[in-house]
Amino acid sequence: MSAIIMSGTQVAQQADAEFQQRIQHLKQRQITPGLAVVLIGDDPASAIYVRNKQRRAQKLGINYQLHHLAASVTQAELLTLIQQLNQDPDVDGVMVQMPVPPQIDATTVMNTIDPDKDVDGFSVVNVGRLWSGESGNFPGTPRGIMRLLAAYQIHLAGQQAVVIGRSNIVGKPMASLLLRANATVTVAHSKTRNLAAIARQADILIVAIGQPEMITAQYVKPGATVIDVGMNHNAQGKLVGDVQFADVQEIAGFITPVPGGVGPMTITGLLDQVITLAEQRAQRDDH
Ligand SMILES: Nc1nc(=O)c2c([nH]1)NC[C@@H]1CN(c3ccc(C(=O)N[C@@H](CCC(=O)O)C(=O)O)cc3)C=[N+]21
Repeated sequence: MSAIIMSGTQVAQQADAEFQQRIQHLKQRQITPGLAVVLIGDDPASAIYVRNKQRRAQKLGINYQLHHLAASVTQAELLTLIQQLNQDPDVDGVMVQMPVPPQIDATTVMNTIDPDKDVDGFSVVNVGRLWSGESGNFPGTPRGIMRLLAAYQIHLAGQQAVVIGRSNIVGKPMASLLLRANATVTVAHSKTRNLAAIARQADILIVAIGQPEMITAQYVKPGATVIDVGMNHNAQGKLVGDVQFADVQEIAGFITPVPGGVGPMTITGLLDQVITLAEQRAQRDDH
């Protein structure tokens, strides 16, 4: 038996059709969703992600601004730009592409973005909102994964979910959203003992560890849903995930490919968040 492949590419396309309608409604009310992306330096991976975001955003008619700064930019210059974007009424969402160069303190940057424009949901205010069950801006990757799970009608309430990885941008917010959906959530990481045995308990296994093809069939319960957040280049320069796809797809019930799985859904999560912020602006304009 082999797994059903969860196509992020396809689900992202369906989401874009929904987004188009929401944007059309906004434009009837003279509002265009605005997204400002700040890219620092010339990291080639960041350039690819930013280009993908730009292509999708512009196709939907989102007002997309790219602020490409030199790798030598000072923290003060960056904070000044963020404050300008915070004040700009046409900008609904602001994000600074990670990673940032060493002279920049990422935490200060994330907490300088107005929490209600922080589309990435990386600021402490939005992290607090996420874990306390309030509404707010939440990170694109876990949001996109929740949409992908819903599209394939993966049942979450009462199910065992295991998240491998505890980063602030994927593992922790993923655990929180799964918990909010009433899953029973375990967060495992590089120091976890008996990782394979814990992973094998998962009905839903989310892998975000940054280790190329580490997760083999022995980590997976037959029939489980396996979500691969990894993006690594192997020795041959090929893009691979954290999951050994060929092996695991023999045993899993559902599995995401890399590329074409979580990557496009990350952008979907981000665009959904920007459009939601523009809808909130439209509501404020009504009052
Ligand atoms: N402030 C901030 N917010 C982010 O959301 C953020 C970030 N920084 N830094 C880096 C990560 C990574 N990320 C991806 C976006 C798109 C793809 C994507 O489009 N992937 C495609 C193609 C990948 C390729 O061809 O290399 C796919 O998986 O099919 C992947 C990864 C956003 N991130």
